[in-house]
Amino acid sequence: MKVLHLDTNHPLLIEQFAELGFQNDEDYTSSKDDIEKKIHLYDGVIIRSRFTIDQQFLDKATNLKFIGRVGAGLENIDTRYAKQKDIFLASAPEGNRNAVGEHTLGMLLSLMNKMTKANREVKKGKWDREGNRGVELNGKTVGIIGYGNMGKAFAEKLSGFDVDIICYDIVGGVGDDNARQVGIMEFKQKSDVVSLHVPQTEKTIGMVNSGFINEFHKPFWFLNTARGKCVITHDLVNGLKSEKILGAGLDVLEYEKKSFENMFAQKPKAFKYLRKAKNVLLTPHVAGWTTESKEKLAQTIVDKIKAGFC
Ligand SMILES: NC(=O)c1ccc[n+]([C@@H]2O[C@H](COP(=O)([O-])OP(=O)(O)OC[C@H]3O[C@@H](n4cnc5c(N)ncnc54)[C@H](O)[C@@H]3O)[C@@H](O)[C@H]2O)c1
Ligand SMILES: O=C(O)[C@H](O)COP(=O)(O)O
Repeated sequence: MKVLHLDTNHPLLIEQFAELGFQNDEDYTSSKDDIEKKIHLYDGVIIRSRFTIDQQFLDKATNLKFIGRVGAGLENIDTRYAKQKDIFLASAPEGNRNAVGEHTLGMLLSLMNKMTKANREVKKGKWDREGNRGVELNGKTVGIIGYGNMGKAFAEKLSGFDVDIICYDIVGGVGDDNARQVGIMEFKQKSDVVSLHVPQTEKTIGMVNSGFINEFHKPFWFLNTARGKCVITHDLVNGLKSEKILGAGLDVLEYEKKSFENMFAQKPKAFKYLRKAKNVLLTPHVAGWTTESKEKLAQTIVDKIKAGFC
């Protein structure tokens, strides 16, 4: 049995696959075309979010029996077509849910307490206590959109705070002891904080737009650790300018990696605003990217493939 690794992961993944009797091949640089030329030789493929597994790829993967997605999001995989072809698919939200929960909470507390702004000022020699007066999370209503693995992980981290947690999800009956599921009207009426945890789908692309933002009854703090394309950056910036959005913590952006570098170089207006705004906190898609999650993600994939496939 041969498995092709298309992204680097914790070494335990390759070690444990070898112990299971797999031949491990690694290819982190070839083009998609070149990978497609040789994928018929493999029984399994291991990817992260970089590589796209679409219909064309799956048609060429004539011997493929499993896909290991070392991460949570399945946006880069045609899951329906893989299922049709009876290919076993393992993903690993269990591996990075805690990291995402902690990162999201960290961003929120940091924004509410103006920590990055204050840090920048103090290091420049400015001592401004009044300009850095914070706002407490205590007593606020935190709204979570998409109450799956990541949304629940964030709610768990919040459970020690005296906050009301509500969630909105397209699927009914997802509420639990930590968060009460509400309809979108109540969600927009009550939320002081809005945290996005939906996958990127046809329905969620651009879901955070001007109409959506303006329908909230109160100004709110906004967090996105889901996918950048779920937010229209230009509309988010308008929300920040009008102070409908009090601050934004963004781990994901509409443009990432190569296109992010282009955007950075060209400095389009909306992104320029995000870079300068003192109430905007940006991280480079690392919410689920911790030392611990690297290991847990790899272990989860080995365990699932062992249980479901070997
Ligand atoms: N920044 C990071 O490092 C990082 C890490 C892990 C996951 N993610 C992102 O988070 C996403 C969610 O991960 P998850 O494991 O929680 O997924 P999940 O499938 O467990 O949960 C997603 C939830 O969103 C709901 N949903 C889908 N469409 C919706 C819509 N239009 N409106 C409201 N709710 C909707 C689903 O019903 C589900 O309950 C991933 O797809 C990925 O994009 C990012
Ligand atoms: O979906 C995920 O698990 C995260 O977005 C991380 O994905 P990546 O590390 O594969 O880019």
